[in-house]
Amino acid sequence: MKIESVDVTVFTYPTRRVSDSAGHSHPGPESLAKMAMLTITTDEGDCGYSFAPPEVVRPYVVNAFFRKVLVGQDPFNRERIWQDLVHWQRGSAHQLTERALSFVEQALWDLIGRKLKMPVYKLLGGYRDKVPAYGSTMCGDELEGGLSTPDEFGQFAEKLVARGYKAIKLHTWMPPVAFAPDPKMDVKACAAVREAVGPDIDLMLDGYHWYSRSQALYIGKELEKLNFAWFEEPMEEESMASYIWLSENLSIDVLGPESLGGKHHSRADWVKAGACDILRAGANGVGGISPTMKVAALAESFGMDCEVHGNGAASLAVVGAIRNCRWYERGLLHPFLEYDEPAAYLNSIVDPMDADGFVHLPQRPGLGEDINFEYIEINTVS
Ligand SMILES: O=C(O)[C@H](O)[C@@H](O)[C@@H](O)C(=O)NO
Ligand SMILES: [Mg+2]
Repeated sequence: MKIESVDVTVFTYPTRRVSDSAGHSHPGPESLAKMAMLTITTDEGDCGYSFAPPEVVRPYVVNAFFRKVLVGQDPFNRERIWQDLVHWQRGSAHQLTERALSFVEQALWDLIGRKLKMPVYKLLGGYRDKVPAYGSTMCGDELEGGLSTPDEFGQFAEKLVARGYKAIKLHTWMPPVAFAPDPKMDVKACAAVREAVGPDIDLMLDGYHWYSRSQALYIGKELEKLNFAWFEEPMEEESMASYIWLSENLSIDVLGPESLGGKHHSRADWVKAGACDILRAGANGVGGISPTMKVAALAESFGMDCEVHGNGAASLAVVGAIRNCRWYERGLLHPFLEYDEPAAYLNSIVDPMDADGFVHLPQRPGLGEDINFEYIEINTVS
């Protein structure tokens, strides 16, 4: 079997998620957005799919890298294809991004799973068929009744617990919010949530990513008093020395790196240097499902957890495949948005959660996305 083509279909769909000037998503008026569906097809007619922002898998990336490396290859030679693409990254002038690499690798995994009529999480290891989820909030905002005050975070947290979540992660306020960044406001939101949900719900903070060491230390010490489970990305992750210092000065678990490049290589350095207590990796951030599994194995070798970054089919497949990840990150959530409502191009969401806070792994072959191909065809724009 050989890969015959790699194609991208761009289509429109309605959304009520808007991005702010820092790239963080918030609720907003309904608008028409564009999504790309990446399709890998073999000479036997098998297909694998993934969804990506159109600019990430734009024609230049598909022609200069994806087609050049994949066409003519056996799709089961996934690791060899991935390694070949990684070698192209160095000379790509940063045009072949980790996210682009991730999306084509996810489509390969989807193709393999569909061919074998197996869910990808079982091909990866099949550790469990359901995983506990934490509710991961959107970043704070200035929307009345949204996430604009500590009390509104507390009220939303109560609703999340009533929905079944046994853990909640706050993303607090960041610029362009007028008063952000504000360590004291972050702590007030965390205190309001702890007050609202009581002592038995795990709580985590993922706040402004560029605090100073002293600001991060202040917040971390306050989180210890509130018995938070982990403290995430409070400083620039390019400064591993800052995280070594913070981890040495806090008892709360420091988790990372999330947004740092370097795949499993940089994460090995963080472990060796003692820069974190819990490792982090997500398919989109480290170039795919396979490198995320490599980070999870690295963490396990050092007796550490690897908390997988982000929601979606690829993250869920990894969380279902491994033991050393406590939670599936379900989000991002907001009082004004209904997370359980599928996007127009999907018939159902990939991560339904029961009343006890468990997400059940999809049993459909491949990554498990329930794709509405008819909707995509009708709304295709290129
Ligand atoms: O920083 C962001 O863009 C968001 O916070 C996003 O990465 C979110 O998924 C996150 O940080 N999760 O941990
Ligand atoms: Mg994060």
